[in-house]
Amino acid sequence: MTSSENASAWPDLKPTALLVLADGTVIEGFGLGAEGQAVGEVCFNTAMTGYQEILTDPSYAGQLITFTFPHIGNVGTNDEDIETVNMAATPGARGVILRSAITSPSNYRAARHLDAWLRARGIIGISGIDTRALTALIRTKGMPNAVIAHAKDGHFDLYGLKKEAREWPGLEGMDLVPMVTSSQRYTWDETPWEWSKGFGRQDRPEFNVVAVDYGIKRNILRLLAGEGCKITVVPATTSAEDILAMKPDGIFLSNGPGDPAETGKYAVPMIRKVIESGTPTFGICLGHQMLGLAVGAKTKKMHQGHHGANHPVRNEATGKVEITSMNHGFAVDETTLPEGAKQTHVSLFDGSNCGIELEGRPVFSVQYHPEASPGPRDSHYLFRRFADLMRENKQT
Ligand SMILES: NC(=O)CC[C@H](N)C(=O)O
Repeated sequence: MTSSENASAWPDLKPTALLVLADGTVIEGFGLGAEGQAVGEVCFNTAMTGYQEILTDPSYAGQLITFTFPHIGNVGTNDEDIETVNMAATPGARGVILRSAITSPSNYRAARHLDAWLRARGIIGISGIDTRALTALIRTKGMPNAVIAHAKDGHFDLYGLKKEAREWPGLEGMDLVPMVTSSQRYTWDETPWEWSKGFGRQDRPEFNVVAVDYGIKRNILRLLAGEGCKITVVPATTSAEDILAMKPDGIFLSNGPGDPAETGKYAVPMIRKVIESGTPTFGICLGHQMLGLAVGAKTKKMHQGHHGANHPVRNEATGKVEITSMNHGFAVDETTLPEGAKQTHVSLFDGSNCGIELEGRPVFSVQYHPEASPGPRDSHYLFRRFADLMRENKQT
């Protein structure tokens, strides 16, 4: 892929944005969203819907997303499809890379054009990119570090941009949780959205759950509330002693950005004590990876990662294939799972680990995002399973 190939499709238009890869490749395009520059790891996401949820998922901090689906922005944006809890302050993806310019939004829920919404959130975007070629490059070479620069006047410091892309240290070894975790405790009782009713409230909670916030998403909290939980969300560095002193019926370990081995330095000692206490525990994504580390397994960086809404995962207990939403660039190395940590789910794309359960303990986790998985709410059984474990544990 060369910049001339790309620019040749629009010979009369001056490029207003650049995508500069760490190997020095420069790809010209047209800026959208905020002006300025953003550095991060480029991953491709294959989801056909949900761009607003994806862009506001705190797990994407430190990443630039290229969507393989060409129609991004066509349903606009609204205030309901945001996943960060602190809507204004918490970063999600740093940048977005699109094939086509954003068309006028056409949807009854559209409140704002995606371009204006990106600008308001400080997200830098580039369109006019051959996203198929970029995806093919990621599939062969892995996820590159890169800078997206957007300047309306078309002036760029190419030397500086190449240097920044080359020198960015990369996600491996990076703890990004401090950027996204809540600094304070708060409670949550909003339940999932229902047709003609909107969001509800959990006013008769059966369980008290402590959710550790490594970059938690609203829809996870809603599904927990929908299963009868009153949730207290606590900052990522909260100690096991403080958590257990709250006498929770269950503990939830959230998704989040960055390298699990790095965040695990403070999270893993806490998770070990929580497991020892016998309290039912459920982890998603980063929470799953750190649970793996806590039982002695290792995590590894993936070549191209899994990012999309159509990832097939086999449930080892039933043999059924679940279609799941995923966004991860690290994985638990299944060959390092110790005895007593059973592999419950496996990716059908590459055989990587997608779920574990601890034998004899009410503890389980999954690599994918059940709250965002498509289809007839396939993966929501995991939230019910957590509720069942808490109910059983309360009775004994
Ligand atoms: N969605 C997540 O929680 C991502 C976990 C981790 N940051 C990864 O990229 O693998």
